Amino acid sequence: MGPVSTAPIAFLKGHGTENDFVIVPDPDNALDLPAALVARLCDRRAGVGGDGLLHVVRSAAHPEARDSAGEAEWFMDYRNADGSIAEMCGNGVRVFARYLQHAGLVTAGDLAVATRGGVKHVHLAKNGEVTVAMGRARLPEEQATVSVGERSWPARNVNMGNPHAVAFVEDLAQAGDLYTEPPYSPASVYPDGVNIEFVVDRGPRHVAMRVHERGAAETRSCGTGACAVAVATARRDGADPALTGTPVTYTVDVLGGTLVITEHPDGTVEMTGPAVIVAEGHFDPAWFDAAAGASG
Ligand SMILES: N[C@@H](CCC[C@H](N)C(=O)O)C(=O)O
Repeated sequence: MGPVSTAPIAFLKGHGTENDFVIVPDPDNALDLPAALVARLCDRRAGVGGDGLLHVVRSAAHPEARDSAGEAEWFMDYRNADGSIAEMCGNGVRVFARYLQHAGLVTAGDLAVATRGGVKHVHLAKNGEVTVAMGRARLPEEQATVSVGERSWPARNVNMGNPHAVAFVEDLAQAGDLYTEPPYSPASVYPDGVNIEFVVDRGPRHVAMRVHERGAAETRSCGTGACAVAVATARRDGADPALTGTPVTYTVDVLGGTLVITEHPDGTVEMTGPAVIVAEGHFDPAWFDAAAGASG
């Protein structure tokens, strides 16, 4: 075992509609967080546990965010539970903003957060809800087919900064146990992997979804996934706001709660939902050093 860290490293635990995260504040980007260490920290039995990790870094201190430092003081360096890097996390960015507020680094109101998917403008409302301007969805032409067992469905390709395949099913149970990633083809549609959403109707402008997240398996919510689902459902319903000139709002039920998604006529998408800090503490220095040593 290497030398024990001198200063204990802080972490928090938070969630947004039960999409849960290990939060690691590291303003100066001093920590080395290789994929294997992130996977250890997100491990639900041997680590703290989470669907992903929010590495909180000042934009000026991170090579991927330096250019955004004038617009957004903080960078969400998002990692999936398996340690892989993702462009964006919709629930994560709400929880990230809640952390900044909890730590006294921002007050309720408006702030900007840099992400690999661009700068996101966030509103921390007094009622505890958080709204994020998620930017425009892209709808690439290439489509894929998603399968579970013997059943296959066409999947709408929606990019919210990260890739999504949205399949409309009759019953969410058709998604199966989602322990493993449902196969999709052709694989060339998603060269970097994909998040897969299964969707059913619940009522007018109201749907429910389950998701298999790239780099994490089934999670109880996915914010970018809920946005992709709202956009795909609007196209299916013939309610494209760019054509009608009217914003369209969908309520999207996830296993861990509800998200409200609005697409505007200019194509921008807004997401509103909760963000909660659950706990805070420090990693045991010896445990952290051993985990870091085993991952190095
Ligand atoms: N849970 C997230 C999405 C996290 C990233 C995703 N697994 C990916 O690899 O793209 C959300 O709330 O958007």
